[in-house]
Amino acid sequence: MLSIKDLNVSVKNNVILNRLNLEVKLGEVHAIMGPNGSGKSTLATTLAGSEDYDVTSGQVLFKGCNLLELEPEERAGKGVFMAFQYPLEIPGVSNQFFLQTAVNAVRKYRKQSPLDRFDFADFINTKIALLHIPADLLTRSVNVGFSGGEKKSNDILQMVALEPDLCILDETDSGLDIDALKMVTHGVNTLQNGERSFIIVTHYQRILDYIQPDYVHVMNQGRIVQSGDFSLVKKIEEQGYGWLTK
Ligand SMILES: Nc1ncnc2c1ncn2[C@@H]1O[C@H](COP(=O)(O)OP(=O)(O)OP(=O)(O)O)[C@@H](O)[C@H]1O
Repeated sequence: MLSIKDLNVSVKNNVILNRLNLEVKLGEVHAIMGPNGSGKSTLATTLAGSEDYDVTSGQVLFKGCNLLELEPEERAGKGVFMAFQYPLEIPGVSNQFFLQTAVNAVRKYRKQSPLDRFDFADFINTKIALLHIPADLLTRSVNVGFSGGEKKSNDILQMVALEPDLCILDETDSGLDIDALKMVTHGVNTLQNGERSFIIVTHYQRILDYIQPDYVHVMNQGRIVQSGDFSLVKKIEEQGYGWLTK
């Protein structure tokens, strides 16, 4: 599904990702941990197609395609989704309109007919009910005035509505109370059907208590320095990163 080989990424000539390698197969959940500044968000946003980062060398194949050649919207159309560490506010654009536009853009890539206003309302209301999200978030401008937890919930609503093949969550669990965390993880788990894959960037074990990772990776200085199973999370919680970053 996703194959990253020797990926080098720079910002303003500073090397951030340094020969990073990662293989994610269909249906797998990969957790990515690592100290602050190790490059986790850079990896996530590079996969999503941010123009802030220069890919200087390496290869990223997604479902057999060269992902690096695609524009961000083409990546989304192909099934890549990223939930942001800091979800953006879009004043003046209603959340429902934004979601409908996003869903119909992806449906177009999938050669499905667009949902009209009424069909979309039915569709999104089933997702809202599934996630137990307050319906009034739909009528407000995208993320404007939303609490931190509501912004993250809104990202998960987008993800559940778009039904992507590769879901990348960049510290979606940060700043969530326990009920919001359960909502987020419930949203992720409703999408788990063996047909899509997940990359979960996190600092904490608690999200991984609800979403069982198949693999846990630790990044340091722009590359993966250790991979393992859930026991690696426990070791990090107990011992920190010092033993991996010396
Ligand atoms: N747009 C940018 N301009 C300049 N430097 C950047 C930019 N984006 C990332 N960096 C630098 O790249 C390094 C990695 O940042 P990144 O946000 O990927 O780390 P992270 O592992 O996600 O950190 P954290 O756990 O604190 O969120 C940092 O030193 C950061 O300052």
